[in-house]
Amino acid sequence: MIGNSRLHWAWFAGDTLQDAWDTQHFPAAEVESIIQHWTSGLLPTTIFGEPFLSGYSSNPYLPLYIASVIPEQTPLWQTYPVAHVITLEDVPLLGVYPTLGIDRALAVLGAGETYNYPVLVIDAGTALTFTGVDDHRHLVGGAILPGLKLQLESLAHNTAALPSISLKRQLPNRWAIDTLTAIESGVIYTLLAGIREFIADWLQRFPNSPIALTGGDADLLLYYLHSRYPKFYPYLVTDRHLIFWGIKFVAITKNLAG
Ligand SMILES: Nc1ncnc2c1ncn2[C@@H]1O[C@H](COP(=O)(O)OP(=O)(O)OP(=O)(O)O)[C@@H](O)[C@H]1O
Ligand SMILES: CC(C)(CO)[C@@H](O)C(=O)NCCC(=O)O
Ligand SMILES: [K+]
Repeated sequence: MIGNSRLHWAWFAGDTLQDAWDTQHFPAAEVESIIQHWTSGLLPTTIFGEPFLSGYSSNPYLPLYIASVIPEQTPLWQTYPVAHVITLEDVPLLGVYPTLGIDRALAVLGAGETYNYPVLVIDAGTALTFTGVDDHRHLVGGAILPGLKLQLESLAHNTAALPSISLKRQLPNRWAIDTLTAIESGVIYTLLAGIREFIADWLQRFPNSPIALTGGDADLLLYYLHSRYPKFYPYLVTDRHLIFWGIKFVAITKNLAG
């Protein structure tokens, strides 16, 4: 999965997930040399310190399924001889609109297939997105806002006095009396209140629907939500692999591997 801040990798043997990890984006020349390694059987087991298809050196022609929200990055990886690019047309959801992000479509498909439909996905990545699908796999709709890190960074980058901060696993005092806590409080409590509204509205339409959290900030967000809104506890799950479950479903049902 080519995401906006990094690449998300999963290695499957058959339909069993073996390993999942993230890397940075690679410059074009680097991608070219990675693909050269794959196709010549000389697989590196680490790239920039990350495990990278380790243990798979005996099979350089492992099929590669690509989903991307960065159009310019996709062709770099398509030079691999067994690359399959997954697009919105491959995703068996009804009522999607043409510019819907493939990550959102795959995550909600993966969530529905894993936890049942209807389902709401909250992806706490670079952007934070809500994506809901009903029990006919029909897109209900969703919303997009800046993710946690992006909110904090944009404050720091566009002001003179505000520092860049990272969030802790502890809820701040709402009525802060120092700058760091004031930023934490503003971002966290506003975000949580917004998320609560979306969840409450969703559960009103679809009582008992599972709500699946994914993306880089999913664990932190789940922790905050559990602390603030214990009544949502029975509905919430975190699953870092929703997009991979979606890709697996598409690959198997469409038999893209040929
Ligand atoms: N090691 C890490 N590197 C980068 N971001 C991280 C890391 N660990 C947690 N995060 C958090 O993950 C978020 C980014 O999430 P993610 O990696 O899912 O984004 P992404 O690559 O843009 O994916 P998507 O396109 O699905 O949003 C950031 O807000 C950041 O706070
Ligand atoms: C919203 C993001 C950036 C989240 O990764 C991605 O899904 C995307 O680029 N979506 C396109 C716009 C849309 O989903 O309506
Ligand atoms: K843009």
